[in-house]
Amino acid sequence: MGYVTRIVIIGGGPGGYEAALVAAQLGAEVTVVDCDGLGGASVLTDCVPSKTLIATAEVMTTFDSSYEELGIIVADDTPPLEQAARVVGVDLGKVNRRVKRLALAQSHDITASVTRAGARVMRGRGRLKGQQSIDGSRRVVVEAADGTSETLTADAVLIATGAQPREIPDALPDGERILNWTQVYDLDELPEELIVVGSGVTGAEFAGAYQALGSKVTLVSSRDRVLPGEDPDAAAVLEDVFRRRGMNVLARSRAVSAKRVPGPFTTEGPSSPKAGEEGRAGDRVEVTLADGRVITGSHCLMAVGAIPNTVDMGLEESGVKLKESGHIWTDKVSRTSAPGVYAAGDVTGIFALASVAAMQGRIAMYHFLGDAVAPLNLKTVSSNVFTDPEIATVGYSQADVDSGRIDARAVKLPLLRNPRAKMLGIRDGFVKLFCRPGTGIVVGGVVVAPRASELIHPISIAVDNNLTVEQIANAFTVYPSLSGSIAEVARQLHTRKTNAE
Ligand SMILES: Cc1cc2nc3c(=O)[nH]c(=O)nc-3n(C[C@H](O)[C@H](O)[C@H](O)COP(=O)(O)OP(=O)(O)OC[C@H]3O[C@@H](n4cnc5c(N)ncnc54)[C@H](O)[C@@H]3O)c2cc1C
Ligand SMILES: NC(=O)c1ccc[n+]([C@@H]2O[C@H](COP(=O)([O-])OP(=O)(O)OC[C@H]3O[C@@H](n4cnc5c(N)ncnc54)[C@H](O)[C@@H]3O)[C@@H](O)[C@H]2O)c1
Repeated sequence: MGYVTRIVIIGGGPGGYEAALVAAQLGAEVTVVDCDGLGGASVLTDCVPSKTLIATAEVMTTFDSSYEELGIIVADDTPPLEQAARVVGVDLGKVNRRVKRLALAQSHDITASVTRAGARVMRGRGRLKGQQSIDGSRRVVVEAADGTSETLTADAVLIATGAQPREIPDALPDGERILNWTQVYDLDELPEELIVVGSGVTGAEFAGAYQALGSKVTLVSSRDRVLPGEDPDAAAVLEDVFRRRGMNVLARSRAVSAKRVPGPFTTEGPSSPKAGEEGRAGDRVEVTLADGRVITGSHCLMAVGAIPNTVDMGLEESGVKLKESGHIWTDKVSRTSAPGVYAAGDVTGIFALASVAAMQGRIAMYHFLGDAVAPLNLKTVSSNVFTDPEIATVGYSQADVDSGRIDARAVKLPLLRNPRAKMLGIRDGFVKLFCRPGTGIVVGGVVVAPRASELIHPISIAVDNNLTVEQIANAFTVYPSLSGSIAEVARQLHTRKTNAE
């Protein structure tokens, strides 16, 4: 029997389990070590649970925002808004039980397929031990929850340990009123008044979702606008929608502390219980901003970013170089600075997406096991912010165009003009395409629309395959359809020689 290559993967999120599937398929002997369960944070606490919660929020928003215009009668004798509030309500306990059930089921499915592929799954905390041995192998120590440990020997190790919520020392989550995004699924009742700290993708998604579910939401944004990393036109649309729906969006407001305080909660101002009112310890939350303002609510969700899981993993002792941020340095084929050690996913800090983590993990295995491999290309990544409307992007961005990083023409077409959008009562959103001036090759795009995550795919195919605006314009679209706007923008770019907007 020939030699079988041994692979140990630490971390069973998309970076880890996708790598395991590929390596097992290529004939390696694979062990995946995870301390929480396969699927990782992506499946158990982050991506899957949040999108499942948002699925309920989406139904609520669709109903709330369009039932009247579309001629749906809720009841006869009360004003429309009151009708909506009464007819459409949410049982958060039930929603969260569904969320957890779905996440666990998906984790089991992934475990089953990884096991079926022939990989060994170990529950425990893994860490690298020492430098590469003389024969080129690496050692990984796995500690189980019961205190037992096992040392594995591998020809290559993949680190895919992900990240965890960043904490602010004076705003530590207590799991009841001050929460991080992994803890919200333990709530049985809808927060009456939720303060979301941080307006990155996580903060914006939860703020939008809880508002749709019925909470009164304040979004604390340390920057000028929500979603500072996204297309500015898209962020402006979303911020406008948030405000119109009654969200209190506080720009340039950095939170310095969040504390539970006694007493009934008020929406603004000093927080001590009023005379005659009974205060109960910890039934309100006070968030203090850097400029001294204090906002109060019933709950607070901290969404101030994530830190990589690189501590106590024997990385530096094993020659794995870390960046200043604590993330693992990797090259475009997922190699770290230590021979025989690869890294994938959020632990590398490259692009915190499940799809990118999976791609980095697969690339690592293709590379080590000698299969054909294309280096990671971030210019074709598509991503989506699951708000209402959704914001989907692919390829080069407006910031790349504005900074001169790429020479591209852009056209933006509001969805308002789209016949299907009119029929559906959709007012907010647009399609934007970027193409090379001479050739018309599509290099990027943004879609702001309900289910933009589905609409971005043709643009993604165009970017990936160097298709031109003519090719997009000439492909049939269904009439009437939202994707008709993608063809329409392409037609405009075909004829226009200068930036239209
Ligand atoms: C709220 C939220 C929503 C998101 N939504 C989306 C989305 O819709 N789409 C999208 O593409 N991305 C989304 N993301 C990002 C996505 O979740 C991450 O990019 C993805 O989880 C990264 O996968 P990973 O494999 O690097 O690690 P993870 O999914 O973080 O998994 C790492 C695993 O390793 C385990 N681990 C850690 N240390 C050790 C150790 N020493 N030994 C053994 N096991 C260990 C962890 O417990 C975990 O199980 C979201 C993120 C957040 C926070
Ligand atoms: N739909 C998706 O694909 C999805 C969803 C959620 C997260 N993610 C990924 O996860 C990564 C992390 O996103 P994130 O939103 O969790 O983190 P982030 O770091 O992108 O955003 C955190 C925000 O909080 C702000 N902030 C920090 N401290 C603050 C304070 N004290 N007061 C007020 N604001 C403060 C920061 O300025 C920043 O804008 C992103 O790269 C994103 O791609 C993806």
